[in-house]
Amino acid sequence: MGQGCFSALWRRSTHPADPQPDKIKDAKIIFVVGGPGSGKGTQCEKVVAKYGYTHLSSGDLLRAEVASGSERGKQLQAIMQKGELVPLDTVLDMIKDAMIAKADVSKGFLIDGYPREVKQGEEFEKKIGAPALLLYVDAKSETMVKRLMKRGETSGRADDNEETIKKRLDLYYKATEPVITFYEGRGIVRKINSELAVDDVFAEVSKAIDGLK
Ligand SMILES: Nc1ccn([C@@H]2O[C@H](COP(=O)(O)OP(=O)(O)OP(=O)(O)O)[C@@H](O)[C@H]2O)c(=O)n1
Ligand SMILES: Nc1nc2c(ncn2[C@@H]2O[C@H](COP(=O)(O)OP(=O)(O)O)[C@@H](O)[C@H]2O)c(=O)[nH]1
Ligand SMILES: [Mg+2]
Repeated sequence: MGQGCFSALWRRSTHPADPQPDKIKDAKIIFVVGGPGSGKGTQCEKVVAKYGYTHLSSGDLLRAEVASGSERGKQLQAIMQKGELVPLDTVLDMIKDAMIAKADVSKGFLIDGYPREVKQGEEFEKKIGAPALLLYVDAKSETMVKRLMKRGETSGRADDNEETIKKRLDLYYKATEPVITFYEGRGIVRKINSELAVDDVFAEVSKAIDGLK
């Protein structure tokens, strides 16, 4: 028995009132991976409207914690403002709690902006389950920078500025692209050309999701 199984049993026996992760064991999971500003959030919204999936953006979950003004939120804000990755367990616990909360009503989950590094994917699979599909939302770095600078005019996001964008891109190429290679080995990656108009990108996304059944 692996350590993950043991800790699940341990949780069950010591915290009987906890919501159980069993509820999400058989859920359909889609990882949505791509650089900052590639259009992940835009496409996820359209998937929610068409397919009734639940959209969980790891960045949005973290920003909600920051907005709450909690002590933990303040620590997260400092990390995110620098374009660095927050500790793995923090993000994973947030995603897991959000999945459990929606398990009864969800047709499936879009996990947007996660995993950011191979280790995050491995831990997700240990604690939650395996993805059925990885949507790789691909745009050129010039395109991403342009979109983020534009988004920064209205987003109010502390990390949508030139200096942090550069750091986020560097980290994406260094830490996140290997995630795509990792899952390519399993044959679940669908590469989506996100240089097109939003609806044309969505046509590609739809094809990938329709191919799941
Ligand atoms: N799994 C994750 C997701 C997000 N973050 C932190 O949250 C910030 C913002 O995340 P996100 O909204 O996903 O940002 P990007 O993908 O860079 O941008 P976008 O909203 O454009 O997708 C990241 O830079 C990082 O500091 C993290 O550490 N780990
Ligand atoms: N032209 C064009 N712009 C897009 C497309 N997708 C997203 N955008 C814009 O690019 C910016 C970043 O998109 P967002 O969905 O927030 O990307 P994310 O960072 O990957 O979640 C937003 O301002 C979008 O309006 C697309 O397919 N084409
Ligand atoms: Mg986003």
